[in-house]
Amino acid sequence: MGQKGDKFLRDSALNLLVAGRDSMSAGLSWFFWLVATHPSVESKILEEMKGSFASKEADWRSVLGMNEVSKLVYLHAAICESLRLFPPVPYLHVCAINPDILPSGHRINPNTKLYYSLYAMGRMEETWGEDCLEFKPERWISEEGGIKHIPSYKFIAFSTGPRSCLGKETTMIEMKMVATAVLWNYQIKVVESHSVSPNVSVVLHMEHGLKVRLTKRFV
Ligand code: HEM
Repeated sequence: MGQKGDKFLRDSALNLLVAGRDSMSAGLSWFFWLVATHPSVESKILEEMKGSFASKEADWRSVLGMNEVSKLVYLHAAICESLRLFPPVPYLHVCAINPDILPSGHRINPNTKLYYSLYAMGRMEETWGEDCLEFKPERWISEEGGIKHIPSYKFIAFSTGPRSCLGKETTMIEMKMVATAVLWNYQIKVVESHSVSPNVSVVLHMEHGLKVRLTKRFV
Protein backbone atom coordinates (compact mmCIF):
# COMPACT_ATOMS: atom_id res chain seq x y z
CA MET A 1 0.00 0.00 0.00
CA GLY A 2 1.29 3.49 -0.87
CA GLN A 3 1.85 6.42 1.48
CA LYS A 4 -1.64 7.75 0.81
CA GLY A 5 -3.24 4.42 1.72
CA ASP A 6 -1.16 4.16 4.89
CA LYS A 7 -2.17 7.66 5.93
CA PHE A 8 -5.84 6.87 5.26
CA LEU A 9 -5.62 3.71 7.37
CA ARG A 10 -3.80 5.54 10.18
CA ASP A 11 -6.36 8.37 10.20
CA SER A 12 -9.32 5.97 10.08
CA ALA A 13 -7.95 3.91 12.99
CA LEU A 14 -7.29 7.05 15.03
CA ASN A 15 -10.77 8.39 14.18
CA LEU A 16 -12.43 5.19 15.40
CA LEU A 17 -10.42 5.25 18.64
CA VAL A 18 -11.06 8.93 19.37
CA ALA A 19 -14.75 8.90 18.36
CA GLY A 20 -15.52 6.01 20.69
CA ARG A 21 -13.41 6.73 23.76
CA ASP A 22 -14.96 9.58 25.74
CA SER A 23 -18.47 9.00 24.40
CA MET A 24 -18.37 5.39 25.57
CA SER A 25 -16.93 6.17 29.00
CA ALA A 26 -19.46 8.99 29.58
CA GLY A 27 -22.29 6.73 28.38
CA LEU A 28 -21.25 3.94 30.74
CA SER A 29 -20.94 6.27 33.74
CA TRP A 30 -24.51 7.57 33.25
CA PHE A 31 -25.77 4.03 32.68
CA PHE A 32 -24.20 2.69 35.90
CA TRP A 33 -25.45 5.70 37.85
CA LEU A 34 -29.03 5.20 36.57
CA VAL A 35 -28.94 1.47 37.34
CA ALA A 36 -27.50 2.08 40.82
CA THR A 37 -30.26 4.59 41.59
CA HIS A 38 -33.10 2.44 40.14
CA PRO A 39 -33.00 -0.88 42.05
CA SER A 40 -36.02 -2.31 40.20
CA VAL A 41 -34.20 -1.87 36.87
CA GLU A 42 -31.08 -3.46 38.36
CA SER A 43 -33.13 -6.51 39.51
CA LYS A 44 -34.69 -6.92 36.05
CA ILE A 45 -31.29 -6.74 34.35
CA LEU A 46 -29.93 -9.41 36.72
CA GLU A 47 -33.00 -11.60 36.32
CA GLU A 48 -32.61 -11.50 32.56
CA MET A 49 -28.91 -12.34 32.80
CA LYS A 50 -29.59 -15.25 35.15
CA GLY A 51 -32.28 -16.58 32.80
CA SER A 52 -30.01 -16.26 29.82
CA PHE A 53 -26.81 -17.59 31.37
CA ALA A 54 -28.24 -20.19 33.76
CA SER A 55 -27.54 -23.06 31.41
CA LYS A 56 -23.86 -22.15 31.19
CA GLU A 57 -21.87 -24.02 33.79
CA ALA A 58 -18.62 -22.33 32.90
CA ASP A 59 -17.15 -19.09 34.09
CA TRP A 60 -19.18 -15.90 33.35
CA ARG A 61 -16.56 -14.78 30.81
CA SER A 62 -17.78 -17.46 28.45
CA VAL A 63 -21.20 -15.78 28.21
CA LEU A 64 -19.72 -12.51 27.02
CA GLY A 65 -19.79 -13.30 23.30
CA MET A 66 -21.62 -11.09 20.81
CA ASN A 67 -24.39 -13.66 20.38
CA GLU A 68 -24.91 -14.03 24.11
CA VAL A 69 -25.21 -10.34 24.89
CA SER A 70 -27.48 -9.78 21.89
CA LYS A 71 -30.11 -11.94 23.65
CA LEU A 72 -30.32 -9.47 26.53
CA VAL A 73 -33.36 -7.43 25.45
CA TYR A 74 -33.99 -5.65 28.76
CA LEU A 75 -30.32 -4.67 29.06
CA HIS A 76 -30.41 -3.30 25.50
CA ALA A 77 -33.53 -1.30 26.41
CA ALA A 78 -31.89 0.06 29.58
CA ILE A 79 -28.82 1.21 27.64
CA CYS A 80 -30.97 2.95 24.98
CA GLU A 81 -32.98 4.62 27.73
CA SER A 82 -29.80 5.83 29.42
CA LEU A 83 -28.45 7.21 26.10
CA ARG A 84 -31.80 8.96 25.54
CA LEU A 85 -31.63 10.79 28.89
CA PHE A 86 -27.87 11.37 28.88
CA PRO A 87 -26.60 11.44 25.29
CA PRO A 88 -22.77 11.47 25.54
CA VAL A 89 -22.71 13.91 22.60
CA PRO A 90 -25.20 16.46 24.01
CA TYR A 91 -25.35 18.89 21.10
CA LEU A 92 -24.27 19.11 17.48
CA HIS A 93 -24.05 21.74 14.81
CA VAL A 94 -24.48 21.76 11.06
CA CYS A 95 -23.84 24.49 8.52
CA ALA A 96 -26.01 25.21 5.47
CA ILE A 97 -24.30 25.30 2.08
CA ASN A 98 -27.38 26.48 0.19
CA PRO A 99 -30.43 28.48 1.29
CA ASP A 100 -33.07 26.20 2.74
CA ILE A 101 -36.36 26.15 4.64
CA LEU A 102 -36.67 23.94 7.71
CA PRO A 103 -39.82 21.86 8.36
CA SER A 104 -40.65 24.46 11.04
CA GLY A 105 -40.78 27.16 8.34
CA HIS A 106 -37.55 28.89 9.42
CA ARG A 107 -35.47 30.21 6.52
CA ILE A 108 -31.78 29.35 6.53
CA ASN A 109 -29.14 31.32 4.62
CA PRO A 110 -25.89 29.85 3.28
CA ASN A 111 -23.21 29.63 6.00
CA THR A 112 -25.83 29.73 8.75
CA LYS A 113 -24.70 27.54 11.62
CA LEU A 114 -27.43 25.56 13.30
CA TYR A 115 -26.90 24.18 16.80
CA TYR A 116 -29.29 21.61 18.16
CA SER A 117 -29.47 19.87 21.49
CA LEU A 118 -29.62 16.07 21.47
CA TYR A 119 -30.00 16.31 25.25
CA ALA A 120 -33.20 18.38 24.94
CA MET A 121 -34.53 16.21 22.10
CA GLY A 122 -34.28 13.12 24.30
CA ARG A 123 -36.40 14.79 26.98
CA MET A 124 -39.22 16.42 25.01
CA GLU A 125 -42.69 15.64 26.31
CA GLU A 126 -44.30 15.91 22.88
CA THR A 127 -41.89 13.26 21.57
CA TRP A 128 -41.53 10.88 24.52
CA GLY A 129 -44.75 11.48 26.49
CA GLU A 130 -45.57 12.65 29.99
CA ASP A 131 -43.03 10.31 31.59
CA CYS A 132 -40.22 11.71 29.39
CA LEU A 133 -37.96 12.48 32.36
CA GLU A 134 -38.28 9.02 33.91
CA PHE A 135 -35.75 6.23 33.41
CA LYS A 136 -38.03 3.54 32.00
CA PRO A 137 -36.39 0.83 29.87
CA GLU A 138 -39.87 -0.63 29.33
CA ARG A 139 -40.68 2.10 26.79
CA TRP A 140 -38.24 0.34 24.42
CA ILE A 141 -39.88 -3.07 24.65
CA SER A 142 -42.64 -4.13 22.24
CA GLU A 143 -45.74 -6.11 23.17
CA GLU A 144 -44.07 -9.22 21.73
CA GLY A 145 -41.13 -8.73 24.10
CA GLY A 146 -38.60 -7.57 21.51
CA ILE A 147 -36.91 -4.19 21.06
CA LYS A 148 -39.21 -1.54 19.60
CA HIS A 149 -37.75 0.11 16.54
CA ILE A 150 -37.42 3.81 17.25
CA PRO A 151 -36.15 5.80 14.24
CA SER A 152 -32.82 7.61 14.57
CA TYR A 153 -34.41 11.04 14.04
CA LYS A 154 -36.35 10.41 17.26
CA PHE A 155 -33.67 8.53 19.26
CA ILE A 156 -31.00 11.00 18.25
CA ALA A 157 -28.05 10.05 20.53
CA PHE A 158 -26.08 8.67 17.54
CA SER A 159 -27.31 11.45 15.23
CA THR A 160 -29.22 10.66 12.04
CA GLY A 161 -28.73 10.79 8.28
CA PRO A 162 -25.63 10.07 6.18
CA ARG A 163 -23.14 11.37 8.81
CA SER A 164 -24.59 9.53 11.77
CA CYS A 165 -22.38 7.48 14.10
CA LEU A 166 -20.48 4.65 12.42
CA GLY A 167 -19.91 2.99 15.77
CA LYS A 168 -23.55 2.59 16.86
CA GLU A 169 -23.62 -1.21 16.67
CA THR A 170 -20.12 -1.50 18.19
CA THR A 171 -21.22 0.79 21.01
CA MET A 172 -24.29 -1.28 21.84
CA ILE A 173 -22.25 -4.51 21.90
CA GLU A 174 -19.41 -3.01 23.93
CA MET A 175 -21.74 -1.35 26.44
CA LYS A 176 -23.66 -4.60 26.90
CA MET A 177 -20.43 -6.54 27.44
CA VAL A 178 -19.08 -4.06 30.01
CA ALA A 179 -22.47 -3.79 31.75
CA THR A 180 -22.72 -7.59 31.96
CA ALA A 181 -19.19 -8.04 33.27
CA VAL A 182 -19.70 -5.38 35.97
CA LEU A 183 -23.32 -5.96 37.04
CA TRP A 184 -23.03 -9.75 37.07
CA ASN A 185 -20.11 -9.53 39.49
CA TYR A 186 -20.73 -6.38 41.54
CA GLN A 187 -23.46 -4.36 43.14
CA ILE A 188 -22.89 -0.64 42.63
CA LYS A 189 -23.77 1.88 45.35
CA VAL A 190 -23.21 5.58 44.73
CA VAL A 191 -21.26 7.20 47.61
CA GLU A 192 -23.92 9.05 49.65
CA SER A 193 -22.62 12.60 49.73
CA HIS A 194 -21.44 12.50 46.13
CA SER A 195 -23.26 14.93 43.86
CA VAL A 196 -23.91 13.89 40.28
CA SER A 197 -24.59 16.50 37.62
CA PRO A 198 -23.79 16.90 33.93
CA ASN A 199 -20.88 19.02 32.84
CA VAL A 200 -21.92 21.11 29.83
CA SER A 201 -19.24 20.34 27.29
CA VAL A 202 -18.69 18.64 23.93
CA VAL A 203 -19.01 15.33 25.76
CA LEU A 204 -21.58 14.96 28.53
CA HIS A 205 -19.27 13.87 31.34
CA MET A 206 -20.24 14.01 35.00
CA GLU A 207 -19.08 17.25 36.60
CA HIS A 208 -17.41 15.44 39.53
CA GLY A 209 -17.11 11.95 38.08
CA LEU A 210 -18.94 9.00 39.64
CA LYS A 211 -17.90 7.81 43.10
CA VAL A 212 -19.20 4.37 43.94
CA ARG A 213 -18.70 1.44 46.32
CA LEU A 214 -18.61 -1.98 44.73
CA THR A 215 -19.78 -5.05 46.61
CA LYS A 216 -18.92 -8.47 45.20
CA ARG A 217 -22.00 -10.51 44.35
CA PHE A 218 -22.04 -14.21 45.07
CA VAL A 219 -23.74 -15.67 42.04
C1 HEM B 1 -21.90 6.04 23.41
C2 HEM B 1 -21.10 5.98 22.36
C3 HEM B 1 -21.22 6.87 21.14
C4 HEM B 1 -22.05 7.93 20.89
C5 HEM B 1 -23.15 8.51 21.76
C6 HEM B 1 -21.72 8.42 19.56
C7 HEM B 1 -22.36 9.49 18.93
C8 HEM B 1 -21.99 10.00 17.70
C9 HEM B 1 -22.59 11.16 17.08
C10 HEM B 1 -23.72 12.01 17.68
C11 HEM B 1 -21.98 11.37 15.89
C12 HEM B 1 -22.24 12.49 14.87
C13 HEM B 1 -21.20 13.58 15.07
C14 HEM B 1 -21.38 14.79 14.19
O1 HEM B 1 -22.35 14.88 13.43
O2 HEM B 1 -20.53 15.68 14.28
C15 HEM B 1 -20.97 10.31 15.75
C16 HEM B 1 -20.13 10.17 14.67
C17 HEM B 1 -19.20 9.18 14.55
N1 HEM B 1 -18.99 8.13 15.42
FE1 HEM B 1 -19.88 7.84 17.18
N2 HEM B 1 -20.69 7.67 19.05
C18 HEM B 1 -20.36 6.71 19.98
C19 HEM B 1 -19.40 5.72 19.86
C20 HEM B 1 -18.65 5.50 18.74
C21 HEM B 1 -17.70 4.40 18.57
C22 HEM B 1 -17.44 3.30 19.60
C23 HEM B 1 -17.14 4.58 17.34
C24 HEM B 1 -16.10 3.73 16.64
C25 HEM B 1 -15.94 2.44 16.82
C26 HEM B 1 -17.73 5.75 16.73
C27 HEM B 1 -17.41 6.23 15.49
C28 HEM B 1 -17.95 7.36 14.92
C29 HEM B 1 -17.49 7.93 13.66
C30 HEM B 1 -16.36 7.38 12.78
C31 HEM B 1 -18.28 9.06 13.41
C32 HEM B 1 -18.19 10.03 12.21
C33 HEM B 1 -19.16 9.59 11.13
C34 HEM B 1 -19.12 10.54 9.92
O3 HEM B 1 -18.77 11.70 10.09
O4 HEM B 1 -19.50 10.09 8.85
N3 HEM B 1 -18.65 6.28 17.60
N4 HEM B 1 -21.01 9.49 16.86
